[in-house]
Amino acid sequence: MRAEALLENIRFYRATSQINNLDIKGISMDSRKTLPGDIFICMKGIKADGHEFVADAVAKGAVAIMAEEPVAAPVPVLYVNDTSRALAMTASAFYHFPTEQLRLIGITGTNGKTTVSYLLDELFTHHRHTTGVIGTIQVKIAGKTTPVQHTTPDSLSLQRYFAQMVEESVDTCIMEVSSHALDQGRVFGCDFDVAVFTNLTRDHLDYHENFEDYFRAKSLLFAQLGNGYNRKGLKYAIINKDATYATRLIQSTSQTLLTYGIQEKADVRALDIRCSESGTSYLLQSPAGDIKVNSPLMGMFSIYNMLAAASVGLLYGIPLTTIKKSFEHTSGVKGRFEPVNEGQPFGVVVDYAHTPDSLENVLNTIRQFCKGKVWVVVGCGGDRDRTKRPMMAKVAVELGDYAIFTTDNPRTEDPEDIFHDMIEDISIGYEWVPDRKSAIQKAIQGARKGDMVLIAGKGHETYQERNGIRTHFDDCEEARKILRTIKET
Ligand SMILES: CC(=O)N[C@H]1[C@@H](OP(=O)(O)OP(=O)(O)OC[C@H]2O[C@@H](n3ccc(=O)[nH]c3=O)[C@H](O)[C@@H]2O)O[C@H](CO)[C@@H](O)[C@@H]1O[C@H](C)C(=O)N[C@@H](C)C(=O)N[C@H](CCC(=O)O)C(=O)O
Ligand SMILES: Nc1ncnc2c1ncn2[C@@H]1O[C@H](COP(=O)(O)OP(=O)(O)OP(=O)(O)O)[C@@H](O)[C@H]1O
Ligand SMILES: N[C@H](CCC[C@H](N)C(=O)O)C(=O)O
Ligand SMILES: [Mg+2]
Repeated sequence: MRAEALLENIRFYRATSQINNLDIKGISMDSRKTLPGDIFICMKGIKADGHEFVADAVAKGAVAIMAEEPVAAPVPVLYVNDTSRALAMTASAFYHFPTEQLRLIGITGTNGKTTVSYLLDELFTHHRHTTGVIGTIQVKIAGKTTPVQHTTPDSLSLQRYFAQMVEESVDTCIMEVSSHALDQGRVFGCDFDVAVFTNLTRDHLDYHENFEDYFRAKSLLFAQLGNGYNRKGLKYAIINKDATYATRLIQSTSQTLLTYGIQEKADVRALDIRCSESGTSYLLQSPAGDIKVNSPLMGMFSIYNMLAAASVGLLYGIPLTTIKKSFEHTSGVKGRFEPVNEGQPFGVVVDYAHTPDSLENVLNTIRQFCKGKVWVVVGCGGDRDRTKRPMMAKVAVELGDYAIFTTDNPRTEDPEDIFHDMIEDISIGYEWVPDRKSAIQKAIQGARKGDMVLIAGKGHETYQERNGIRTHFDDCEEARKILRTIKET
């Protein structure tokens, strides 16, 4: 691609030499992966600074450099004020602005992003759309899946996925937008049509300076929507009115607004709520009319997720009857309140709760119908927010009858240190079984008729990560194996 075309949306830059006829074959943000003909864009990271790898990139064949700090290079250098944003815009141009050809729905918030994405995936599919999904579990393009490392990929990979979606005739892309991604400008080149805010509770205070900064990052998604509309039509902000910070977000949002909620008076609301061990039922009240929903999804938090998905569906004219049908026949999301059943006389549930709020929600849900004891197997991830560790442990001990603390993904931390952070505010009601398999075994072997075992924190994950090495580990698989051995003996 000619350099001018690539730089179409970056109006202000200073080039060290003439670039008009320069042919750029690709974009690289990592000198280790640079190919001949690439433009290398220097990104300032947390561990490293891309500006230090210019020589490496040139040695690999980079024909131009984009930087925000002075660098020495034998090829043209383009100086911009912010390489993250410039990378996002360049990547979008390189792939011919794919999000202009997609209906793009971005979901942000501490909890519920993945769940709402898959509810929307099912809903739009029922309504005969071809969908794409980008998020924590995988990237899914017209039914074909690709594994991922991040909830929201870097801007270069992201634009490539969008381009694949356009190629596969996807019309609706649903994506999770993490606060890291917003803060690092990974989604800057995206033309969102709808932004959804699920909630804001404790997480990621290792990365964000404080809660205010975490909120600021989340609110960028709404700032980026712009106000009014473009050629794709109206832009919408969908906000959970019951969530902390909802009022501030509503006040600072200039797009057309649709709110949902249960406690507060919202546009899309659930009334006459009933939660049982077989799911939830409620009256879905909306500007398009009211309809009764009986869903297999468990707990109040699932109703919030359905309200978010219903709100998006309604914006695009999906009939209430289709929304009802979709929620009533949902297959649920992998690792989210996923039952493991081998005919045992007690319940086993695997859930991705890895924040204090999600653990509290899931345990409150279990408490509502469990007639026996509630066993909780949980740990906290390493190299992540330490402030949530004692909070999660406290929730486990207070809402469970017996907590077995274990290893999650220790990453580069010592599991014993993580455990000590967890038990900071508690002294009884738990046991420490560092090996996750043994912890699951202990809970399952201890459970009696009518009890419930919650295995929390890892949900769909199929690995445990220690010091950069991932080994296979799957909570559902382990629980199933143990249940089968019990059955045979
Ligand atoms: C905190 C964070 O987000 N870090 C991300 C960030 O890493 P970094 O800033 O440390 O990058 P770096 O390693 O310092 O490198 C800086 C630049 O130099 C380049 N470089 C580096 C070395 C070299 O030899 N040559 C070279 O060119 C790198 O390619 C990069 O462009 O940029 C990297 C490249 O894109 C990411 O892989 C990395 O994600 C790390 C692995 C990560 O764990 N991120 C998590 C926390 C995250 O983003 N999570 C959110 C979801 C959380 C949630 O929803 O709960 C997510 O969206 O997944
Ligand atoms: N609306 C909600 N409110 C609070 N907790 C929720 C909600 N939805 C799901 N949860 C809980 O949070 C866990 C994670 O849900 P989900 O994966 O949908 O969230 P996420 O926002 O995508 O998380 P992540 O940031 O890790 O990608 C679930 O397993 C459940 O325990
Ligand atoms: N997206 C989250 C997932 C946490 C899941 C938990 N199992 C852990 O590893 O801490 C993060 O990267 O912080
Ligand atoms: Mg997610």
